[in-house]
Amino acid sequence: MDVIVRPTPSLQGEIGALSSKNYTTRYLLTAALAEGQSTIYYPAHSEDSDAMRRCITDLGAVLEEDDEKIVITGFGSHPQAVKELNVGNAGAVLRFLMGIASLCPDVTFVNTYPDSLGKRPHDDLIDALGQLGVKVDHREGKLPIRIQGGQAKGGKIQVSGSVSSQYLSALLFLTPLLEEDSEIEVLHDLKSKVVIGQTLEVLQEAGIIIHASDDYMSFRVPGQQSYQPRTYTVQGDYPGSAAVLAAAAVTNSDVTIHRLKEQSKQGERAIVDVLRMMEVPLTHENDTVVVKGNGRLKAIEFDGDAATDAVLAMVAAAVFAEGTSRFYNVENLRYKECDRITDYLNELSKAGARVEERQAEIIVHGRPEGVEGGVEINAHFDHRVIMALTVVGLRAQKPLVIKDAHHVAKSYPQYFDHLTTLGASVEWVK
Ligand SMILES: O=C(O)C1=C[C@@H](OP(=O)(O)O)[C@@H](O)[C@H](O)C1
Ligand SMILES: C=C(OP(=O)(O)O)C(=O)O
Repeated sequence: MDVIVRPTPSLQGEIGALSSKNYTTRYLLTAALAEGQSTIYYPAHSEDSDAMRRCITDLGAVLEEDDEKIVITGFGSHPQAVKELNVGNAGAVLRFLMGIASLCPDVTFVNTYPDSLGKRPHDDLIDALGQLGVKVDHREGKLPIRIQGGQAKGGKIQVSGSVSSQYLSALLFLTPLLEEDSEIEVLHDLKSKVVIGQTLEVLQEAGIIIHASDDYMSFRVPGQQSYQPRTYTVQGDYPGSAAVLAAAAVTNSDVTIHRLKEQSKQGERAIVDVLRMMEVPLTHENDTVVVKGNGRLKAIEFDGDAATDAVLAMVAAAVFAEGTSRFYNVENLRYKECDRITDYLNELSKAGARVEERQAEIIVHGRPEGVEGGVEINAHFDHRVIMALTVVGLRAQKPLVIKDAHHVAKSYPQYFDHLTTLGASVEWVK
């Protein structure tokens, strides 16, 4: 399914933020790893969160869901033997479950998105699991991946953090369940470090003890712990909301988004500060962000690693700013659903934006006068490319057609409905 995005000068109205993807995947997992019943209020509904629902069910958890909550009876530290798991296109779900699969005799993660997740690397996690004695068969570090576990005991593990924080999160979910204590040392850099704060927060809520160094580069994890059944409430999602906020920033707007916690550990809440630095009129009080955009923005420089999943939305706003913006320290955007530097900038250029790439940087020469539009955009299987190009389309001179825009459902199935509620001219076409 494609979407036509037509020029829309103004946006107005109120929406509730979608539920956080990262907290939903984590709570589903910790509930499954607990013995007994956990309840999660307001879990996200999207392809990625559904992938976690499907896989924990296959591993033996029992799920009952209504409009408000999901009640999960977990399998504790004994997932049932399953031959295959299908994580769809969800990177975090795959990596977290590769860790948990170490408790299973023989599981194969199948490759259902060869052109997206099928191209992403998992070598650093495969190497770390190997140090625990887990046998992993793979295709040069990529899917399909077969894990023959059962023998991991804990001990010393080294893992690189230079490509993704998800490998470290996977080890933090697994090691508390092992017989012996573990010491995890992170090698090189740790990218998306703020996300580890979300993992540790959820583990603590689940009753798990982890001793972390202040810089998150080393961890001591006591073994033989058990996840406790809990009641969790999922907060609103900043990465998805970042695109709506960027849309409000580039138009004449009066847009309110509720359910965005000011004290959240989501790094992407930086979208609010970034738009403020760009001189977009906004307030953030009582978990509510109100943007009263006038279409005028100033260029900025920003360390994108602090807000990985909001960078594309920030770049889309910068396309219309006065001056040159620079988003640096973003190399790991290359290892996402697509290469979010080369592929994304190609699509932005087609739409008329003036952008330049470096290995780890995105440079945007702003065009306050607007961009031409009038072209077809390749979504590259990437929900965040789809959301960000929509922002650009709203302020283009001619409509943009975003091909295969249904992939937005990876994290934010109601994105175009929310934009329509705010008055955007967007239309699904076959
Ligand atoms: O742990 C998580 O839930 C995630 C970590 C981040 O990935 P990286 O650590 O690979 O940057 C983020 O981009 C992804 O959307 C979700
Ligand atoms: C990169 C993302 O997700 P994942 O790594 O979980 O596929 C994302 O949601 O932008």
